[in-house]
Formats: sequence, C-alpha cells, structure tokens
Amino acid sequence: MITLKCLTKTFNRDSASEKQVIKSIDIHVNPGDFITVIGSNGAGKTTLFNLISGAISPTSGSILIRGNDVTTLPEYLRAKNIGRIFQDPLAGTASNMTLEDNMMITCKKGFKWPVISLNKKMRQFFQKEVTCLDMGLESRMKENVSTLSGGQRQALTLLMTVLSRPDILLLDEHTAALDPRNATMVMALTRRFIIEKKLTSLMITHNMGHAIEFGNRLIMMDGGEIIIDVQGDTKKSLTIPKLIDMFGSIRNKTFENDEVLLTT
Ligand SMILES: Nc1ncnc2c1ncn2[C@@H]1O[C@H](COP(=O)(O)OP(=O)(O)OP(=O)(O)O)[C@@H](O)[C@H]1O
Repeated sequence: MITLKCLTKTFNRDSASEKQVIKSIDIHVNPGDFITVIGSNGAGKTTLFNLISGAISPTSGSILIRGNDVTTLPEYLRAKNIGRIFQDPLAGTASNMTLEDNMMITCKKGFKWPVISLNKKMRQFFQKEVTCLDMGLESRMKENVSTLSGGQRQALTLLMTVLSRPDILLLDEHTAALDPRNATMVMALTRRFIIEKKLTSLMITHNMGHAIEFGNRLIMMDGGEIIIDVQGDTKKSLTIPKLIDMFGSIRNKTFENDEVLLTT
C-alpha cells in the first residue's frame, strides 16, 4: 500500500541550523497493516507522517502509494486517500458548527454528494452512523460540536475520518490528550473501524502498552531511522521490558522518553 524508498529529510539545508531528521528510511506497508509507531522525542515520527501525507517534501528518495509514485504530488491531492487525526481533540471538527454539518463536510469527501445542504436521507444516515459510537450523540445532531467533551469530539473526528473513506489512516498520538477512560474508548473504536473498514493504518503513540496491544506490526524510530520492525508472533510476544532491552542492545544506550515512563 505504501512504499518508502531511501527517504530522507533535511531541514534548513545549507544553513547553520541544517538538521537531517529522516535518514534513509525504507519500508513497505502492506494493505491492511496496522502499524504502531514508537520512538523517543524528536525521533522523526511526525516528520515521517508529514512526508507520507505530503505536508512536506522529502530531500531525497521516493514515496509510492498503491504502486503510484506520489513523491511530488501535493498534499491536497493525496488527502483524498489519506485520513489523518492529530493529538488535539479540537483539531478535527469545527466548534461552531453542528454535528450534522460537521459530518456533512467530511463525508462529502468520501461520497461526493452533489448537494450542498443537508437533506432527510443524509440526516438519517449521519444519525445512524453516530449511534454506533454509543455516546447518545444521535439526539444532539443539531448542537454545536463545542458542546461535546474532548473524548466525544475525538470519537466524532474518528468516525468522520472513516466515513470519508480513506485507504490510509495516520493517527498522530490521537489519544494522548484524553483522560485514560476516554483514551481506552477511542482506542477500542479505532481498532473496530480499522478492522471493519479494512484500513491500512499507522499510529504514533508514546504509550508502549498501546503500541504492543494494538496492531499487527510495530516499528520503533530513533534518530530518523527505523531501528525495530516486528510483526507476527514476534510482535505478539513483545513486552515493554523486551522492547526497552531491544532498543538498548541496538543503540547501546538507554531509552529516554518521559511520556513512556508515565504510561508503562
Ligand atoms: N519544520 C521544521 N524545521 C526544522 N526542524 C524541524 C521541523 N519539523 C521538525 N523538526 C525537527 O525534527 C526533529 C523530529 O521532529 P518530529 O516532530 O518528527 O519528532 P517526533 O518523533 O514526532 O517527536 P515527538 O515524539 O516529540 O513528537 C525534531 O528535532 C524537530 O525539532
């Protein structure tokens, strides 16, 4: 589904602040892969997502999606196939618009409905979809999204993203700003949607427990490189101490990440 070949990214080239943030990444993401992405602060995880989504261009190397070279394709053209969710639960929805208006805008991307205003059929469809979140939001379709809690907004963002029918889902610490109960709820929804809609997904997380529990494959980044890439039985038998030991033996240093320590 996604192939990255010899991908590099250097910021501020030919200046005193030049910094190579991605150092020759090669990876093939299979259709249906659910990859959890971990790594210490500044490892290059978000930069990698920015490269895949087209938010930034690589310094060298290529990016293929479904075998098509999209390296120079602008972000807005890639957005048709890529759904991305960020850490901030307020970022994925428009506060001063109703739930149904928010849903209509995102879903038009997936369904290409020719009408601009909501009709009865669309309202019924959105209400049915929101019901599956099991949060009682189906009775609040005409309320502004600003009245929802952070967890409810992130769940709605996830639903809207999935309804826009992407092939690829990029989750950038999308539960990090939620309390543990809401984070658990959003993770359960995430897993359900990924399986039901057969999405190819990459999820950055600082929660090593989540990285091990979710997905079929785990990659660890450090210093702009993928240093661990495990799947199958190796992934299933992972534990947090094993992961930290693997990092130590590959890098010959201690894994340093305050957020990880808080979530282990
Ligand atoms: N536009 C930019 N210009 C210059 N440097 C940048 C830019 N974007 C990111 N960086 C640097 O690249 C490095 C990697 O950043 P990135 O956000 O990809 O790390 P990360 O692994 O996602 O970290 P974290 O877990 O802390 O979010 C950091 O040192 C960051 O300061």
